Amino acid sequence: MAVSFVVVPEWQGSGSARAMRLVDGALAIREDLPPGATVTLDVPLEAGDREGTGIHRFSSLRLVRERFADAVAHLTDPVVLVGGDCAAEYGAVAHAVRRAGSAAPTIVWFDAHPDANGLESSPSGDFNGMVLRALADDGVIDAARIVLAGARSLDAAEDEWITENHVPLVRADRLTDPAALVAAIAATGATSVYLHIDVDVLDPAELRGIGDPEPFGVSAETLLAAIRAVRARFTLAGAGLTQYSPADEDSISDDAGTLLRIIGALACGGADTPAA
Ligand SMILES: NC(=[NH2+])NCCC[C@H](N)C(=O)O
Repeated sequence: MAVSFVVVPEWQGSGSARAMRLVDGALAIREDLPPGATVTLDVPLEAGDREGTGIHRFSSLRLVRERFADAVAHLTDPVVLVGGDCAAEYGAVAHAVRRAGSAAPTIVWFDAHPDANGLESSPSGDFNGMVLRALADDGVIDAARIVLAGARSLDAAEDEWITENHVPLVRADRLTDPAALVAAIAATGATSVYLHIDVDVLDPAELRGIGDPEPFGVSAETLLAAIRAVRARFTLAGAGLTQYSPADEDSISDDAGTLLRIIGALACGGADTPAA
């Protein structure tokens, strides 16, 4: 099955000191994508303001969401978002859900963080720590169709929300057994998946350009095997690769192979590919 890549060099969802590097990260990944299947969104560079929402830089996030919806409206293949920050997933997941119609996909969130803070509980006010919760609270997705994979940095309110909503969490050490993840997804009753990959699901030793590194993450091999196992079993509704934040050109060349393999695992093969 073919996919369309949409590059969204957004940083405004992140309050990290290295947030602007997310723009460089998205543009670096774009270098390896097929130009004919890739669209790059025009993202404002300025921070923007809260527009009374309490969310930092919300005006820019809103603008990107609107532009994203316009850019993907005519696309028929599943969209692979290349971020930018995790906040860009709001538009990408919304599009995948709309495209899937009545067969709602399960959202598989490969990320060191669950991004499940509400506005009141967010320690940062940055939307990249709220995006998954916002999708559920806004009714775009059902919390019963979320599986967290590799999360290991949870705020207290996120922990509560996960428990209250019975959101399954497959921890990093369990991801070495892809069958455990496949079983957790199958238990949600879905036949298709949206795969969100924040590069910080990886162990910091695996990639140089991780902006919010968290120890005890998964190896690249484990992540690739998990993605392939999920792709082999479920149809791809859409995917996102986010938060790549390279410090310099050297780290981009060191990281390129790993990123390309992740892109390949997301985009190629899978349950939806007819056997040759
Ligand atoms: N996708 C990320 N890098 N998220 C970081 C989130 C950090 C923290 N939990 C917050 O809500 O602000």
